[in-house]
Amino acid sequence: MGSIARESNPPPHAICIPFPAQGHINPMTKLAKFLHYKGFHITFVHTEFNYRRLLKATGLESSGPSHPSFRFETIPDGLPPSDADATQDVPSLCDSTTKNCLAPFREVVARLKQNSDVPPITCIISDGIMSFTLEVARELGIPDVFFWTNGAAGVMAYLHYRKLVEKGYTPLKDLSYVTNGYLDTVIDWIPGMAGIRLKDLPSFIRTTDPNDIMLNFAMNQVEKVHEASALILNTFDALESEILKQLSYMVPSIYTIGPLHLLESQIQDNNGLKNIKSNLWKEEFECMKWLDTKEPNSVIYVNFGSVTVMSPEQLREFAWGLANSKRNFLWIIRPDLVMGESAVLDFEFFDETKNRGLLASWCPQGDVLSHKSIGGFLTHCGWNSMFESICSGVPMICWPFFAEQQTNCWFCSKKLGIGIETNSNLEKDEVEKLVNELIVGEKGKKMREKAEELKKLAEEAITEPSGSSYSNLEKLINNVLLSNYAN
Ligand SMILES: O=c1ccn([C@@H]2O[C@H](COP(=O)(O)OP(=O)(O)O[C@H]3O[C@H](CO)[C@@H](O)[C@H](O)[C@H]3O)[C@@H](O)[C@H]2O)c(=O)[nH]1
Repeated sequence: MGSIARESNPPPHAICIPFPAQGHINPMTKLAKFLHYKGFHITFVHTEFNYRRLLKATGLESSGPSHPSFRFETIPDGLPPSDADATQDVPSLCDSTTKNCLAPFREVVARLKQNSDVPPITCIISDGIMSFTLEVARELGIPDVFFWTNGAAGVMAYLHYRKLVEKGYTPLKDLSYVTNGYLDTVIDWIPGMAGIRLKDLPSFIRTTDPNDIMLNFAMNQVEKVHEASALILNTFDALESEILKQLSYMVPSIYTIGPLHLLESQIQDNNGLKNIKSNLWKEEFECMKWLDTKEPNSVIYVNFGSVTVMSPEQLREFAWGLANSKRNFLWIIRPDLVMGESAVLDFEFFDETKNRGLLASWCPQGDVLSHKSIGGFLTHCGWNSMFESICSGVPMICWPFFAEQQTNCWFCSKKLGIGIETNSNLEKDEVEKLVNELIVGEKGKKMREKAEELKKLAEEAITEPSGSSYSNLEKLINNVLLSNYAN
């Protein structure tokens, strides 16, 4: 795999701007690194809050990551200043980025235009929920490509939010509708998603407030995709073929380019990007050595991503479910995972699980999931986690928290058959049963075989030159990102 040959200098210049949260920054960074590898000059725009955390997590506080053709810029997120080392409140962030980020983004672009040290800007790659960038792209007369960091199922579901409102499914009449069986209603008119129930749709429909920030934010942002030059998804054709086919009737210019994390690993070492990282917490690598000591497929990996929070009671149910399962487990407990207090577990729990349980606060998840000792993943169903698991051939216990994680859970359990659906109030006996079913049960074995097949398809998708994602990336670069380059 090599750089696209260019006849002229200077190189094309892409501005990449993710939504300021871990699950968005990760895939955008991987894409940016790949484009850099292909010869692009990259300006990567973080919020000030996240950039500070990134430098702290990577130990680069004093120097910053430096690469002459992969540079960082920062903008304020519009929220009150904070030194917290924690995920920001999602509704506040969505509201604030929409209202406050256009002006500072425009200033960054104006500065870049005046800087003779950087090449002229060729294109913008913006998170799909940072659609204010469209205005700047129009002013510059360049393409603005949206990267939605959900799977196709999630995007398809959001694209039907307005219809759900118009048909009166949401807002709910009152909160009893969350528990009275109403959410079991099957919605039979979302293309490619036969059998989906209201409870499988992104969780923001579970509101009684017509002005709910997240309901309106999701509904309004997703429709902006029709104004973008193209839509990028971190998935691959064979995984979501039915939904992607239907999606292509609604959004004509879609480029499926995943799995980006596998593509990133193909980039040769010598392009000097080793300091360009995306983790907002410090990774703890010790767990890899611990995994080396465990039998193949014997460990359940438990991680709830970067946004999920739970009550101390829920934490204890998971803890005792894992302890009572008698299986090996690696459990990542983020410092801000538990609501209102730091995580507290009983002495008896540690006593019961010593030698077979390891706790850490953040790990190199890609490496963990591809370790041969991992037999299953108890996940909150964030798209990155789920996709990384699929691509590593690891079956899942699905405990969705919010957003389109409910849809991902449905897709994984009902469509792919490699996940076990659970309810939100999981108790310890159920956790124990599910862990055993997944790690040593017949069901787990069958799901692992299916997941292995998907892993192979994922690898094929990024194989040069004919893999679907690989060739889509080439097309994306040539037909869209460079469409303004020669002018
Ligand atoms: O110890 C850890 C935990 C997580 N990760 C990485 O962090 C990312 C987490 O992303 P994801 O699994 O998608 O979860 P969230 O952080 O919850 O992601 C948000 O963004 C996703 C992409 O839009 C959505 O699918 C989710 O619903 C939304 O909550 C993944 O790349 C993980 O590999 C690590 O590297 N180490």
